[in-house]
Amino acid sequence: MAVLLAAGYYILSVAVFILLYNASRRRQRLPPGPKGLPLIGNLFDVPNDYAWLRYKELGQQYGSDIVHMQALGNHILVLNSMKAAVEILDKRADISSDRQSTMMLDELSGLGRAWTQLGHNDSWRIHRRLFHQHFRPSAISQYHTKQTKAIRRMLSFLRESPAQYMDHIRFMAGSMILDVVYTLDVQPGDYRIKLAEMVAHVSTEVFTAGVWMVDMIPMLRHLPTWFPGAGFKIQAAKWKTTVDRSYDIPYEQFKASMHEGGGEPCLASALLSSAEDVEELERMDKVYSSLTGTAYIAGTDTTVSTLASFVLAMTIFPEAQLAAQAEIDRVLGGTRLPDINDKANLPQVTAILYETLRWNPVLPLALPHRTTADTSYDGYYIPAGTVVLGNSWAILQDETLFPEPQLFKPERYLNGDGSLNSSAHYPIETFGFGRRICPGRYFAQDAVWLAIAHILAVFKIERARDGDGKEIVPTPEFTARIVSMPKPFECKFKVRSPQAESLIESAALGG
Ligand code: HEM
Repeated sequence: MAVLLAAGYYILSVAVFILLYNASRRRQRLPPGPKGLPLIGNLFDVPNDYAWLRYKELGQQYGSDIVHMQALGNHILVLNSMKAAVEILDKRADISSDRQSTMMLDELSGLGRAWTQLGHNDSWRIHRRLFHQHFRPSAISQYHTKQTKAIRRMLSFLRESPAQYMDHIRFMAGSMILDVVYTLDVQPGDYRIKLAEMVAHVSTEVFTAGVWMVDMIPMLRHLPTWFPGAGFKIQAAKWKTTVDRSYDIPYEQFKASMHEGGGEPCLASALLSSAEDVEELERMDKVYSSLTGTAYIAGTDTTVSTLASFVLAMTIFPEAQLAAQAEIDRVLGGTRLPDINDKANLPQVTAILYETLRWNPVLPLALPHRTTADTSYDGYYIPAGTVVLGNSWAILQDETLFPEPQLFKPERYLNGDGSLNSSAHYPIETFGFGRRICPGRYFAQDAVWLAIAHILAVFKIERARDGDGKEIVPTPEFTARIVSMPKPFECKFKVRSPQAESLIESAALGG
């Protein structure tokens, strides 16, 4: 009886605390948003699927470019305009660059090994600084040879089995990063590629489940695995094993090869050889393994999804493809494959890259930031601890910035004479915001540019035909959760000419 009374008293105190807390907050003018229920707030209003669309609608409904919700005492703020994103995430980056830590994501599933999850603290600064040293604009030219090699190998795969184009793009992106990070020359089906794909699957599973009970009541992590309802612990332990293997196996293999006198130039060798002595090496081991493993995890799916959007756009909007191919033929004369030095002479390809980044941002809500101090915007109060979502999708679909935003129009980025229009708004929001903006973006842009230029130089991407021979125009449909990938669609990769055929042949022979 005494236990029951104590429990009742405890629940009552928590309820009173939350009510008082909510009442005190109500006195502050919070940004507009749906009215929540007592105690749980907007728990049932927080959208899971296509959240970026719903948040834009809510903004329109409340006539505001920012939308606020509160779930179980946690504040969530969505920024639907470039103005709000610049104001809060760029100009006030000193207080809006933290991350929200959660039990399932950061601890139980092992995904917290990615330094993307670190709070805005000294450990994050060390990771970011080291990563930047190897991926800043002046450093990435060292990767062009490896990027080009992976892309040229993909051309033969695309010619041999065009219907499996997504597998080839996926293998290209994965093998490119494994080569850049650990100098691994992998073949399709390599278990290290598989491991990384499994980690992408783990992230999807963790996010697709929505809110985990253990994130609301962290004490649940102490439940024994046999306890009813503790099945999440068994699942999380399996995920953690996969995540740990994906970080540890290639990294430990690389370290072993270095001891044996190998260890060719790559990110891992640059990091490991920068340590001054054995002590520093030991101290920095976790940092190096997070930097190498995270490069793989953060860089593969994002590149794959961007290229899938490019293929989808080429299938739906053939004019953009024709214009770029005319330019490529004029510059290369059909006698060689493109390389990164052709960039300045191929503005149409660059415009297709920009429009791809804009048309379907891979992470439509970037990654959540978190505020570390109270602030305000347009007279609205934003408390410390608010999770801030920059709605990249809403910004890049803003018709005042990009007329007819749902159409794929590379000419937005071009002048009348075909040169790049430097005053057009570059879709930087695809790479996120403020201090947390993607540090792999220069590398990623060159990889995607090279892939687009190569594919368009030798292939025509055509629409598939139905049983009556009529062209099938795919509907642009994208997956609904954190990484927005085009849903499977049909298209055809046709080699453009006999010259293109021999360019693919000679690329396969390393030419
Ligand atoms: C087209 C490809 C890519 C896109 C669209 C993309 C997009 C993003 C976005 C939206 C964020 C979150 C930014 C924020 O929190 O505001 C991010 C973070 C990050 N990206 Fe990328 N990314 C791409 C490729 C890459 C590549 C190739 C790498 C590594 C080589 C990489 C490494 C990272 C890392 C380490 C972070 C975390 C930064 C931090 O938390 O400080 N990304 N990326």
